[in-house]
Amino acid sequence: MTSLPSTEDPITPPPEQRRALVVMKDVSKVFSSGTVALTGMSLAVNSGEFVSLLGPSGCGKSTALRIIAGLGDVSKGTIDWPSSRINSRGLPEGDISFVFQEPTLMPWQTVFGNVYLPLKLRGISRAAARDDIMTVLATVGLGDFANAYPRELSGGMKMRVSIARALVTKPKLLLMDEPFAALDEITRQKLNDDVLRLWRETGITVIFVTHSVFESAYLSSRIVVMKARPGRVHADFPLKTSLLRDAHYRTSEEYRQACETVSETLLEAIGGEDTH
Ligand SMILES: Nc1ncnc2c1ncn2[C@@H]1O[C@H](COP(=O)(O)OP(=O)(O)OP(=O)(O)O)[C@@H](O)[C@H]1O
Repeated sequence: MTSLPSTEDPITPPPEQRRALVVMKDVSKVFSSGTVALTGMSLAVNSGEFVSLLGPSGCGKSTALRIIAGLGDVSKGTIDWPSSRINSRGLPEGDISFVFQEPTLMPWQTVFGNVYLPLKLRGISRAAARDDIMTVLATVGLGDFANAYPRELSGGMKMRVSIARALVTKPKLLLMDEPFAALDEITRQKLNDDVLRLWRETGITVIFVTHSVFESAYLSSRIVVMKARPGRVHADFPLKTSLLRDAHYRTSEEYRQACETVSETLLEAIGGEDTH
C-alpha cells in the first residue's frame, strides 16, 4: 500500500472531540438461503465522520448498512449505540435516515408532500412542518420546486428530494447506499459537492456505500474497504487532506494519491491480503 496523505483535514474534528455513534462488534449475517454475507465484521463509526464502505460487488456493503439501520437482524454479534437513547427495537429513535440508490418518491405527491412524509408519520401537521420542509428544500437547492411532481424532475433533482426527505427529521446518522450510482457523471459530482456541504454545515455523521474509488476518495474522512464475500473489514484508514474538497481538489496531486491508495487497497481486498 502507498503511504497515506499526511496533512490534517481541517473539516474533520480531532479524535478527542469524536464519540462512537455506532459500534458493530463481530457481526455475522447468514441469510435463510444459506448465503453468508458477513462474518466477524467489526466497525466503530464516530460522530461527525464521513465513512465510505467500499468493496467488491456482493461483499455485503448493503447488508452491513441495512443491519445498522435496523432493516435486518444480525446472525451473530452486536450493534451498539453508545451515545444515543435506544427504543424497544434496539435503535436510536429518530436518529437514523436512509437514502437508497432509487429515490423512491411517491409519484402522486408533490416534492413538498414527499419530504413531509417522515414528519407526517410522526404526527406533525403540514402547517407545523412547513418551515422545516422549506428550509431543507432550500438546502438541497429545490426551494422553487416544492409544488412540482416527481415526473417533472430530473434524476438528480429526484435524488435531492430523497436527500431532503432524509434530512428533514434532523438525524444524527445518514446512511447512503450507492445513492448516485445511476446518475450521469456531472450530476454525480454536483451531488457529491452538495452532500459534502451538508455534512460540513450540519455536522451529521455519514456512512456511504459506493463502488467508486473516485467518489470515496473525494468524499470521505475515512475509508473502510471490505473483503470479498463473506464480507468483513479488510482495511480502515483516515483520508486526510489540507485542501477544501472542491473542483480544484479533483485535479490535485493529493486527490490523485488518495485515489491510488484506495484503488490499491481495494485490489488487495479482492486478492485477499489482510491489512486490518
Ligand atoms: N435478502 C437476501 N437474501 C439472500 N441473500 C441475500 C439477500 N440480500 C443480499 N444477499 C446476498 O448477500 C451477499 C451480500 O449482498 P449485498 O447486497 O450486501 O452486497 P453488496 O456489497 O452491497 O453488493 P453490490 O456492491 O453488488 O451492491 C450477496 O451474495 C447477496 O446475493
